[in-house]
Amino acid sequence: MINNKLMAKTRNIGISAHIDSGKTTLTERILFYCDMIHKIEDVRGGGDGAKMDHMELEKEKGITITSAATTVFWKGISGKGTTFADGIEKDTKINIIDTPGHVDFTVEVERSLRVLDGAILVLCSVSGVQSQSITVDRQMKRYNVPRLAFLNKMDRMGANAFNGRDALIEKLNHNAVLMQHPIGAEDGFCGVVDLITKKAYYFDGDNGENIREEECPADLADQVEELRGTMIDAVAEYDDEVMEKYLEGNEPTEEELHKCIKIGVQSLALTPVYMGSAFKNKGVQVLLEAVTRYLPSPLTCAKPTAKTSSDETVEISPDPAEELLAMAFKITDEQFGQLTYTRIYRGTLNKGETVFNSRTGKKVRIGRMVRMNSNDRENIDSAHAGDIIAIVGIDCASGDTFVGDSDSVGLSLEGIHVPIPVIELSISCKDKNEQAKMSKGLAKFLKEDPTFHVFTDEESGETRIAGMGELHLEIYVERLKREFGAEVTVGAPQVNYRETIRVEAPFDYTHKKQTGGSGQFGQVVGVLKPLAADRKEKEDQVFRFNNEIKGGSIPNEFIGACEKGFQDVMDKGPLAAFPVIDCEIFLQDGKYHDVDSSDMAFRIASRQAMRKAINAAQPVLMEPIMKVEVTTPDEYQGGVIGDLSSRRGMIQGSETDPGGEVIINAEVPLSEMFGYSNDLRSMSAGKATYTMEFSRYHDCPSNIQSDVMKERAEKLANDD
Ligand SMILES: Nc1nc2c(ncn2[C@@H]2O[C@H](COP(=O)(O)OP(=O)(O)OP(=O)(O)O)[C@@H](O)[C@H]2O)c(=O)[nH]1
Repeated sequence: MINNKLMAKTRNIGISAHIDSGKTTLTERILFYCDMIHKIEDVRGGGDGAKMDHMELEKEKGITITSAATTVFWKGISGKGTTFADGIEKDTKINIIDTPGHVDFTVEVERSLRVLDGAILVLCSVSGVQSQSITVDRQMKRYNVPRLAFLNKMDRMGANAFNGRDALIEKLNHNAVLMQHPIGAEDGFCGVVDLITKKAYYFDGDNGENIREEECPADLADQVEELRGTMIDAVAEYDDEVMEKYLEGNEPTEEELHKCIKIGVQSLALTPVYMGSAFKNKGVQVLLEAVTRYLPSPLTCAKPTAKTSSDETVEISPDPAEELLAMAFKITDEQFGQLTYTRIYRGTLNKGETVFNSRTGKKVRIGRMVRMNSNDRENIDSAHAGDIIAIVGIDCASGDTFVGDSDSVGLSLEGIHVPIPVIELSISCKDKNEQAKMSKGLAKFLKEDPTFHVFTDEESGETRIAGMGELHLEIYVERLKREFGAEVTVGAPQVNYRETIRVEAPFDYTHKKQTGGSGQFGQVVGVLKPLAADRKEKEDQVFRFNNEIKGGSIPNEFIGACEKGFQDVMDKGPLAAFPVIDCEIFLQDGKYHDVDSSDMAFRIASRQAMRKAINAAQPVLMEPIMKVEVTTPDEYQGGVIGDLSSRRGMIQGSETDPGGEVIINAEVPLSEMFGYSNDLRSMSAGKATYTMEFSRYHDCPSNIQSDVMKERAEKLANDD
């Protein structure tokens, strides 16, 4: 019972947004108002820098690269207890994950959304919905995360809460409803009127810590009344009783409105919109009240699911008394060993206990557990369902599931959606000593980040790293130098092309060998087809195998070997040895031999059949196409568009935001985007910025295809 009460007072939230919208600043303010820090520092300021950006590199680049979990306790707006009539819980425990905004680190966002029950979508009230807002919104939808919107930077020139709300409606299709009316605008923005209570809130003191509650300013009364009507119209419908009453002419009470909003938010049908200026310390505490009121607790959030080893889906109820089920969602390395951020979904985790890693089956002893406050940590003895904590000094990979009982090994909390890497480069060191340092670093990064890949090129023997973009890899190369002292040399970044087929091709291949001893025999017959669009359910679905063998013409025991054989060839396509994607095999017939058939024989037969079939199925080379959004002052618009076009870019549209900046959207092949940050900087006197993310693979123009094939052939010849 006690635990249930604790759980009802827990909120696991993420703060997601487009780059530079002010997530870190907002998180800092939340820490401050919850007494977790005693001084506010500007994110870009000197001194120690903002607390949430704990890595040196983040401070330097002014962006958040890794997300940090932080626990805060919110005492309510008065700081003493409840201010509102319906009694906000006094100390709500809010676990916050500060998520990174740069698209190259999008897996960090995905991971945090996986373990969160609610989120604050931060938008800049000048720029509104930007490209990354769309991405994080899509991610939130994928994980069914209910959200509140916060229009930050209300103090900036051109800030407009109504435009912000409209952008949420038009661009993100949200049922976005303003919950506040701004008081003053831009420089003069000084507070908000709460549309439920019609009270005005001002944020006094050096850091906005003294909240002054007053009557609504008389000159705003009409607008507030009108906006309040719109709000009630929109929210009343979430509760039948309230709606009925309202239709009969009775205005809902405050309590009833809260109830309706809560239902709307938690059913993902409603996005209440708040506003403020994190930087100028306005509006943050009121947002926290909304978090505690409307976002779900681990008890009321959508039930998480797990997969059993036989691929069945089971629902998890967050009972602290049941067997432990927890997921490691982020790993970092510290001086004293690995720090594993963990969400507990069920059961209770106690210090000194032994649990099991469900993926490896290995025992894991929990020596030390901590609650994180950015970089400070508090030792704790136990944590229960619904909580987010960090375990010190255990060995596991990000995404691993922990279970309490060895019988449950194999159970897995659904994995994280991992986007495919689109860029790679070679990396080398001058001697063995450096090599050892580099390997240590790379092994660490691999554990931390599923979008980071390391592999050895079979032909050249060189080490290559692959990831989500130039900046992504640049950061790791820099970290190798700084954190591991490895002096590495990197090659030019290269595009990760893909190969696919355009038409069907039948196959019929017999592998037969009869040289002394036992022979080898296997025949496979069927057809290779391009994977139909409607079957590419998942973005990473690249190969499907359909066993249509009837009457045992290939015995069941060999089918697995056949599948492996077909799949082997997918790693290297016939054109330029890039992975093949979007193929489907239908294995329809074959022959076997009682004595000479073996797994090996069928695997070889399938490999050969696949090679021939791909060649006959019009293979083509595909290149990654990136979604690019450039924000630039008007005067550079022509230059930027001309340059994007010369990079084979397709301009999809441009618009001017209320701040007077032009936002250009385009799709550009990744191969044309290398070095773009420097080029854009010099083109716009450093004033334009851009974001880029993977959109899709598309056929290369034939001249590019021949260039890539020629390059590959030359490389192979050189390696020989
Ligand atoms: N005028 C104004 N500036 C703000 C406000 N909030 C943040 N900023 C500024 O906007 C810039 C970006 O703020 P951050 O908090 O680093 O933004 P972020 O979203 O965490 O950035 P990334 O982690 O890089 O995505 C900084 O220079 C902040 O000082 C605000 O309310 N008003």
